[in-house]
Amino acid sequence: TEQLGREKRQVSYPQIYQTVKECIEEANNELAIQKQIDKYMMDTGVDHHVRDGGVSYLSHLGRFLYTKNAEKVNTLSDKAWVTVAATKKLLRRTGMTLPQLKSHPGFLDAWRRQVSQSCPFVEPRCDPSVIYRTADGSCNNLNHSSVGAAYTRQRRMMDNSYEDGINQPRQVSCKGGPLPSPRTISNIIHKSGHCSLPSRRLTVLAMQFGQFIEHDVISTPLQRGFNSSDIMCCGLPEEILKKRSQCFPITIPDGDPRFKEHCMSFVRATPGLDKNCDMGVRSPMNQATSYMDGSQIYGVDVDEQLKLRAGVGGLMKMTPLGLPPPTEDPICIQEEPGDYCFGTGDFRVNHVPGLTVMHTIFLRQHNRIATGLALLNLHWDDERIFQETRKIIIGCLQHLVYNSLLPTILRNEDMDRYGLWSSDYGYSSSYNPNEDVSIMMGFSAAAMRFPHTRIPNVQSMVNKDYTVRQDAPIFETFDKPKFVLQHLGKALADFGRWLVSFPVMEDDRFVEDGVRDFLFLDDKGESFDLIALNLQRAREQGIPPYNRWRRLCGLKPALYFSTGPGGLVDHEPDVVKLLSSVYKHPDDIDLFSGGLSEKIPVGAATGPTFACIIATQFKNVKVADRFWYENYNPYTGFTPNQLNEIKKTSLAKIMCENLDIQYIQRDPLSFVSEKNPRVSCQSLPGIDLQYWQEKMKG
Ligand code: HEM
Ligand SMILES: [Ca+2]
Repeated sequence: TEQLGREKRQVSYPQIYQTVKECIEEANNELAIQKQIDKYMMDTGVDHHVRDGGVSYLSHLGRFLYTKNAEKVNTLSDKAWVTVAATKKLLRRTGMTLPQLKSHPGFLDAWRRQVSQSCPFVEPRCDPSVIYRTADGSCNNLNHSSVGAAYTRQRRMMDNSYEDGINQPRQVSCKGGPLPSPRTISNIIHKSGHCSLPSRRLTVLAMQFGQFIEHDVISTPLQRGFNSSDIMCCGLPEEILKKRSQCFPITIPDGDPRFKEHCMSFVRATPGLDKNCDMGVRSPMNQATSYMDGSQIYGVDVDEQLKLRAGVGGLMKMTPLGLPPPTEDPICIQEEPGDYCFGTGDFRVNHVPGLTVMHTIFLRQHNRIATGLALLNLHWDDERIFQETRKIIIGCLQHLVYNSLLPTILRNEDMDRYGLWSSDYGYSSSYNPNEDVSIMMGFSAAAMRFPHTRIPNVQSMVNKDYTVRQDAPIFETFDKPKFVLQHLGKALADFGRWLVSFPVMEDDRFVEDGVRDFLFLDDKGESFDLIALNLQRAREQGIPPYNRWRRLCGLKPALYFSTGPGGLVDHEPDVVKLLSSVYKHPDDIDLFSGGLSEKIPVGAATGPTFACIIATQFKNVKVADRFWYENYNPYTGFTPNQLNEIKKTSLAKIMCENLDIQYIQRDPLSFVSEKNPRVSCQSLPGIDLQYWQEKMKG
């Protein structure tokens, strides 16, 4: 093989073809062996399937990073896995670099003949005259029809930081030796202790609405074992662990105050497939559509949409109590008689009661609007009402995110600079088909996880007069629909009132124990550390560390552990000390920890590095969307009057209309104050649907 490397220009095509063939065969064999191990792990009870009544911490995480459409995901990811493994083998055997390999006509041809021909990815063909969004986000960009579609890959903004440049997680310090354990970093930089403070500005809704929105654009599935079971990565014999390429367990240091074992299970994300099945590096799949298109409400393909629709009057399925309908998928824990798992466009609806509230509000809003449209347009059929209602809901979501939620995260200057505000009235054209909407990995695995610092330990059920009825620690509520099903579903509004009347935790580097020590706590007392998962996730995906994102964002990278010039200029001196006690060099600092521990300017929720990543992503989600609600287009857009109605929408009114609430502050993301008084629901403007009445022709 060394000879082949040196004489690569002389080798004949048949030899090249043979080399490619062998690499692919070896990769396929490795995958087959891995599947045998998976079966063995299932048979011996190491792995578990949620369907077998799993209530362990592992199955909680399995439900959160679930596989939406197992068959589809497995087909794509098996092929992706083989593609990546074969690429790596080819590089080793030829001694070439990836760019050399990809531009070598012989190798390219041999690869395409053997791999691309059987590529399971189908590039959708688009009909430009269709006036509504597709369910899966394809054909939004008519030049690149699959960009931003569900089940495509997440986006890399720069060269990866894998150990081998292809798929091996980042784990070695730039100075040699292992990187610090994510759990150590979590303990030293992010443990809340006595420093945990509630926000003086924002309500829990600012956290919960954020998660709901984030689920519109990101859903990364975990790799699965036999029959889609949850993989266990701790307690395995060394030689088996080596062969389970899905595993990348977190090492827990000696003397950890919470975890006695030295291993926290960690499963890698499912690799996504290049649309041509070309050679390349591993990148995770995104099961959600990258567009802000309500995919967490409506699902990501037509079949899923049809399952969620009532089939009449443009309505979505809803129970008589006005709750999301049941699903057969075992994505929750049923404890009481009558409990059932909620089914919506995103399986994470069952995660915590607050998130179920968000899903329910928008489901009810859909059905309210559909009912209104049906009365105004008796000649419209189910499909027409559904699509028009969906378009309105998506318009409202976009308006709320860019004009209410993002201003609680980004400074006004950044809102201006990235062009994120909507115009007060009428159209605004920002569409740019050359921008790529795809979710960037630095956003999904790090920056957009900053609200993990906002998560409070306790959730409360609040009475109509805003007094507390009952508290529930967060770890008791994970995946348990019983909380919102109490009192014939009336408890839902109790959680809704909690969202708008209680503070989130302060935006700082400290994270509450409820998720840092006790995430998904189970009956056996086992749990995860969310922050350790975040850090390991980014390393697993080969996401470049903090300094490289600083450079990408035009910010100064740190050369030394100091706060002076050339140092960590956006950190406080005490934090720099802590960082230097865990990391050997500033180039090692993980993006999540480096970003979350930056000083936060007035009017922002994060330091400049996360602000840059978050603003860039939301800018792309806006300008790359052909169906952006403010775009002028006589076929796909709103009329001027309709658009101005959409721009009247407010979270306050939507909460009022869809929960048992009589009074609410004008901006429920912020606390009641003199500037933000609690007002009666009736006094708030809503959408006037008369502008959707279709004038009969003639
Ligand atoms: C209810 C409180 C929350 C809990 C318990 C929670 C828990 C989790 C867990 C377990 C993961 C997967 C970790 C892994 O990679 O292994 C995750 C991912 C994530 N979280 Fe949270 N989270 C919460 C709230 C939020 C909020 C409020 C936001 C943002 C507004 C957020 C943003 C994210 C993002 C962007 C991901 C990546 C998702 C993906 O790639 O599929 N989370 N969270
Ligand atoms: Ca979406």
